[in-house]
Amino acid sequence: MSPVFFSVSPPSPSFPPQFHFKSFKHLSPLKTTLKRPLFSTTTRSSLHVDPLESDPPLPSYVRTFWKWLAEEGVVSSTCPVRPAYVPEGLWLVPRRLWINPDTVAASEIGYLCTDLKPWVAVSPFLIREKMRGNLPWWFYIDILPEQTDSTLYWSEEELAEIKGTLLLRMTREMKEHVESQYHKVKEEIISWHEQLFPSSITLNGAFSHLRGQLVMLPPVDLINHSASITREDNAEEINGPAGLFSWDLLFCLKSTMLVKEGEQVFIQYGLKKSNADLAFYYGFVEPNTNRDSYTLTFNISELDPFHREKLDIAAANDLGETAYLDIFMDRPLPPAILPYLWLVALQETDAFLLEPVYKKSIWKTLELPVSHVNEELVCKMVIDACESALSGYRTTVEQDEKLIQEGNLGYKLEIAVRVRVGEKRVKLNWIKLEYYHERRLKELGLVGEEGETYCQPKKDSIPTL
Ligand SMILES: C[S@@+](CC[C@H](N)C(=O)[O-])C[C@H]1O[C@@H](n2cnc3c(N)ncnc32)[C@H](O)[C@@H]1O
Repeated sequence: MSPVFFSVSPPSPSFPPQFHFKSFKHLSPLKTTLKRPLFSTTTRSSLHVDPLESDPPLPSYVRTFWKWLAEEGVVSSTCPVRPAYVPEGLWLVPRRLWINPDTVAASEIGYLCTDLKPWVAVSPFLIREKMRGNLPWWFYIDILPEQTDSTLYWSEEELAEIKGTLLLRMTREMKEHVESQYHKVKEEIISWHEQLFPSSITLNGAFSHLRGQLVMLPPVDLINHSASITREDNAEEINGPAGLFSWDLLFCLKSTMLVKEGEQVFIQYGLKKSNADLAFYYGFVEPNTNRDSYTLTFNISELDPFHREKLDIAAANDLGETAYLDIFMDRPLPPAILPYLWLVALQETDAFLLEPVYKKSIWKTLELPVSHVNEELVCKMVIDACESALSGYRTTVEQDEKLIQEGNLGYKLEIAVRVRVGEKRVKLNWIKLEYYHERRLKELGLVGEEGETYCQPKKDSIPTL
């Protein structure tokens, strides 16, 4: 099949309807169709149209940004892609335009940022470049919004709507963390607000998954998310021509779906992200319940007589003294969750399993409840943890569902209600599950017909040691 050529056109001024590029205006995923493309495709035949021509006209900073991209060769009239499921390359950004911890380290303030976390270190760099009007990134930094809808920017009144949620805890902890980190570079920073601004942009726009390293890329990190994109392999690093005579590492953005002329190019921001994550990093949520999640925290107590043995087993399975286990609605449980819970709850009667002779097989054994006592303790732990967390919310699931049904909540309140109801649904689901543990015990052969219990599963369900 012959290749189709298309280029990426600049953001449409009418997307979103009142287009303010600086305010990171959203296209709500709560609505089924997204109205106007931010980045769309055009075929070669439509290239005679000036991509910067639009009605109403593009704001001057967007025009300037786009011209800069053209000068840098990032935006060109042709971007060859294959008309296949995965186009070969949609957008190429040479390394000289990436902003990552190496960029910061090589800058004048690099020495100040050595101890900062990568995503925090990029922030003072952006602020400094913006203040000094430094090229080459100034055009890019100039179009970055001063705020997003991330919970990091919510007022106290707005945050009160997520009382009791993990999202509130994440938000507060992140603010405190950023504040303490910035202490070290405060000379470079003017105000707290400005400190927070680029941090959240960094969280927001970075393609941090490449080589596990944070990187901001003008302009590909301005691409919107769509729930209908179910693949995350949207980027890779390749070697290629990065100028007239130069060859360099290029960031290559791919569309994981066939993009037709004029359609908006989307990516998936993260299939594993919960609604709380989406609200925290990007300031939006999705209505589907499989983004409902809650993180259960369990801990091997220091007072546990088998503390050391249990820690060794946890460590051998990449877990620690405390485990944070994300549970999603309508998704399978994380594989480590049950063995970890059963390990935490393991008591004297089953302690023989902790002996060195069972070391190799213990994790496999813990895939099933080891005894009735153990199973009961796990159920109690989970129910107590869920019930106590449920008491921290201001509203019930029913009240929240009614609010969603009635509609007209306003953007941030809708985010708040969806996140808090999601967490509650997950916890209630767990409590329900745990109340059925007797049935599970029977299924696993741990309870006999007369109600008698066995320390190990009967018959073929006995795990091999
Ligand atoms: C990486 S930026 C994308 C560019 C952004 N739309 C803009 O105009 O600058 C991420 C931000 O875009 C918005 N966004 C992206 N995809 C979205 C979606 N599906 N629904 C709502 N907002 C979205 C959110 O405000 C998010 O914080």
